[in-house]
Amino acid sequence: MFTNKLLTLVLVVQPGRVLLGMKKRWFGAGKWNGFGGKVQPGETIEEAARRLFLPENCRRKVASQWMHKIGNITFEFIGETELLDTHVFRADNYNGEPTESDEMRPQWFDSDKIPFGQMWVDDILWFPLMLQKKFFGYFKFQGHDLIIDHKLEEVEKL
Ligand SMILES: CNc1cc(N2CCOCC2)nc(N)n1
Repeated sequence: MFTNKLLTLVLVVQPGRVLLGMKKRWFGAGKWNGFGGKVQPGETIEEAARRLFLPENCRRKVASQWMHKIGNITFEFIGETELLDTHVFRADNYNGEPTESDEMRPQWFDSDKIPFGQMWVDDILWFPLMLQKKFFGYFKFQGHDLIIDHKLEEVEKL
């Protein structure tokens, strides 16, 4: 009874700082988040993560192992039959200058000043795991601001 929508989320975590983007429209607008979106038919999850994070002009310059998978979070919203199957990557070697798009306004944040008050309420729960290991998460939302159930576990292998 549930359908699965494949999504990507890329975070750049460097010593002392994390790159986030302010989502300017559509789902999650007004929140800081990693960079990502929908996986298109015919592309792998990794290809989608690269396409959605790297601008066209620097995609070919960047080797594929440049980002690595660190998490998989499934989001369920009560009353909706589509699960958001979100694949989370870290791209720590990113050394570009992030540019604003019509989707996202990028900004670097000190690791100890992540704006969790302006992010999805699940982020404060899994961000700490992201810094250490790999993780599986499941969050059941009532609306967009209330988590009524969740599971979160660190794993050695995804
Ligand atoms: C519901 N809580 C969410 C959703 C989300 N998304 C970004 C990727 O695409 C699917 C939605 N990202 C975070 N951090 N938390």
